[in-house]
Amino acid sequence: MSSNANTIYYTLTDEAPSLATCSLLPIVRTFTSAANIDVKITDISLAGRILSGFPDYLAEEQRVQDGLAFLGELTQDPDANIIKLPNISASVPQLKDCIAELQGQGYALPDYPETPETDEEKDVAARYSKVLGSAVNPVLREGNSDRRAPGAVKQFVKKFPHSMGAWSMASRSHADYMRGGDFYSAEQSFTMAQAGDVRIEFVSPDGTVSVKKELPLLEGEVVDSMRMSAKALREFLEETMQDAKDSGVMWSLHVKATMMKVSHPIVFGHAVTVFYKDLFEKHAALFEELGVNPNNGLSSVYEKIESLPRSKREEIAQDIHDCYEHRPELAMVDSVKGITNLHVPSDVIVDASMPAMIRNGGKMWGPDGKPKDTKAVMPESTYSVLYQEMINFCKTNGAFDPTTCGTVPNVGLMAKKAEEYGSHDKTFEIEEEGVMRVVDASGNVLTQHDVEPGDIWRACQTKDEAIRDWVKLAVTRSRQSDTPVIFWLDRNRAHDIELIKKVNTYLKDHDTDGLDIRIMTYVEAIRRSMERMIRGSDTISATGNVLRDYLTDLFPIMELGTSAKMLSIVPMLKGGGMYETGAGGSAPKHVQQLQEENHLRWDSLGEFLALAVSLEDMGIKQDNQAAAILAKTLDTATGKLLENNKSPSRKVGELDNRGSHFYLGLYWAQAVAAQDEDPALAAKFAPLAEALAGAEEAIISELEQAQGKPVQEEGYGYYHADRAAVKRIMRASPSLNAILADANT
Ligand SMILES: NC(=O)C1=CN([C@@H]2O[C@H](COP(=O)(O)OP(=O)(O)OC[C@H]3O[C@@H](n4cnc5c(N)ncnc54)[C@H](OP(=O)(O)O)[C@@H]3O)[C@@H](O)[C@H]2O)C=CC1
Ligand SMILES: O=C(O)CCC(=O)C(=O)O
Ligand SMILES: [Mg+2]
Repeated sequence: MSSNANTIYYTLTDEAPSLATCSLLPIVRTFTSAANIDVKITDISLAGRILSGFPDYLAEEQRVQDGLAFLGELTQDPDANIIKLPNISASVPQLKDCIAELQGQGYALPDYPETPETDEEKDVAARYSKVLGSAVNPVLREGNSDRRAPGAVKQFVKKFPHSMGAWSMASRSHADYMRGGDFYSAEQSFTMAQAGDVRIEFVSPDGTVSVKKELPLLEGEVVDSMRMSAKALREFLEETMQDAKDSGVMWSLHVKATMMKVSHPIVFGHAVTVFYKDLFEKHAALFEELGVNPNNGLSSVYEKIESLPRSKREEIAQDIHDCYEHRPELAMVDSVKGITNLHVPSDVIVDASMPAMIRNGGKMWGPDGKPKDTKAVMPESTYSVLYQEMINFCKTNGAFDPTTCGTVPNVGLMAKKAEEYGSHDKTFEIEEEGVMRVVDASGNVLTQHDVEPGDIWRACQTKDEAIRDWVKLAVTRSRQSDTPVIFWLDRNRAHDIELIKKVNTYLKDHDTDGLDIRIMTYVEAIRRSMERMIRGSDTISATGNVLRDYLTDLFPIMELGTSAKMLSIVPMLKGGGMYETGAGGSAPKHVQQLQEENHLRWDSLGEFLALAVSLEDMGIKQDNQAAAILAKTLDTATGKLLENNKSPSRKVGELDNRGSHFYLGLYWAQAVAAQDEDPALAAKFAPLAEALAGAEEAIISELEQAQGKPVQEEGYGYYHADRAAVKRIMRASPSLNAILADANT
């Protein structure tokens, strides 16, 4: 047994989840201490990750532990028990904001070097690049993904369905994607027959070979390489803008610049320079001199022109305005503040943005604040086709009905930095014409692509061990839940052809008797899943990493209104467990509402569900009977919370996150007090149950009174908030605090 055996590592992240943690953890610890379980906080927030990367720039007392490195090591311990809340996967503008906030708090961090030249700048850039984008999940997810909607949650939705926007046959919304020149059309893939090294090389027209990267590969590892043509991409973007303008629909771009942190910001940058073509052409020399980077969105123009004289700034603002004259309307992130879809690359993230649009009857918000039909541009066709399929389905069948529809849980391949997760250091924006190729140690060419300047070339790796475990997890889930499983694999896609061979081989390792297991293309798979879903039947989707991400927002948002209500488990390859909370993100909009009206609508259901499985696992692995009881009673409490509709409301003045936590604590204490498996434990919690029930009115009233005014806490930072200030905000009921303090003495 390792020293971690009785510890749950609970992550401190960012934005709404970190606020919620401040209110929830004191309640949780009141319970776990009774089972001798220590709940330890590990800081993996964006600010924490930045600070831990620069100890040499900070005073002794400002230095912080590298929480991510610590947890990364912990994933290799069979006793690992981690509760992972969503964290910010930062775009460059977010990273810069966070650095500025920390500098303002007295941390002498270096500025983010956009074009590093000196050795020192290169070192700083390398350290910041470790924090950029999806930098946490690939490190911690040392296992594949199991995400589903528990029965109690589906029951809740049947009783309290969320609203769904109506779909009309006449809707003009659609997905648009490249018909050639994209990654899909150029993908090549191979499987290593035995372990060995390969090289990624660039060959220039005169035959000079430069090695871009050397990769040591394991036996059975699948390697893909692919190219997106910049020319084809720009032509495609131009066409979509023309088409949207001519047909009078709004234009929107949906990429995942955070998870695909190297390739998608480049795609985003092309969209910015095509949309604002006249602006970028007219001011090319000036923008170059100022260091405007379109990959960071139009916000980069606004940021860099700040140093210019007013007349020049006004001229540029007018030029931006003129661009709108002959372009389609742009979907807005905030129409009141004039923030468009092209402002920063992290505001519209495809996994959440496309489902939100489909749930909303295919509409996004226009510059006038009104919902409108939109052309949803997702250049890479590999995955975009499934959104078009769902849009067509909704046009024909109407919106999904949450009270009758089935569910589509997901088993996703992501362990060992599978697929796009591991692609960042193997993604290149091509500088000159030539050939990109992958060669083995004997010089055999395994894949090759002709490339032109600006093209994006990338390679992905997927380890055999991860694929084998994924197949096992899919079969296990199918058996345990008696649900058919579809492997979403496209027999026309190079990477998937390699995977299909492996799936067929590894399925033979398992007893699949009586199970319904199919392999289908994405379009076939989504159609079958949706047809079954509207008839109330469930279908497991077993998918690769990107589809995992996309589908675990897409289906939950239709079925449950939000992916926050999902149970999300990562059974680690080494035997430990990570329990993620929901499948959604860190909800920046919720923080804005808290700041403006002191109401936090974050739903911690994901945390409740994760904690229950974490405790259940602790009960089994460590033979901790009290933990097992806490797990069961927590499930009972969560069920009751859903039954009584004590989830946070969206409206100020009504129950919010803090009030919802109180009810969880009350119901949990009552459930522990009511069980008879462990009378001593029941007796221990009876007084707490009584005290909480007795103080219900006072606590709810105190929490209600805290709401309604803007939060004006001294030291309240966005990325690096003073924990004492957060505590004053999030623990706003003196009565509840007193009862918890009493229970813990
Ligand atoms: N696992 C992880 O660590 C993940 C991190 N992220 C990161 O989160 C950030 C924001 O991403 P974004 O794409 O805007 O997605 P979010 O999921 O944060 O936000 C989309 C919307 O989903 C709803 N939502 C999400 N979680 C909850 C919850 N617990 N309770 C109630 N509603 C919820 C909210 O809708 P409404 O406004 O209607 O209330 C919210 O505005 C980014 O930095 C992203 O990289 C994203 C996904 C996963
Ligand atoms: O790692 C990220 O950036 C986001 C991950 C995500 O959205 C998910 O796993 O659903
Ligand atoms: Mg996601």
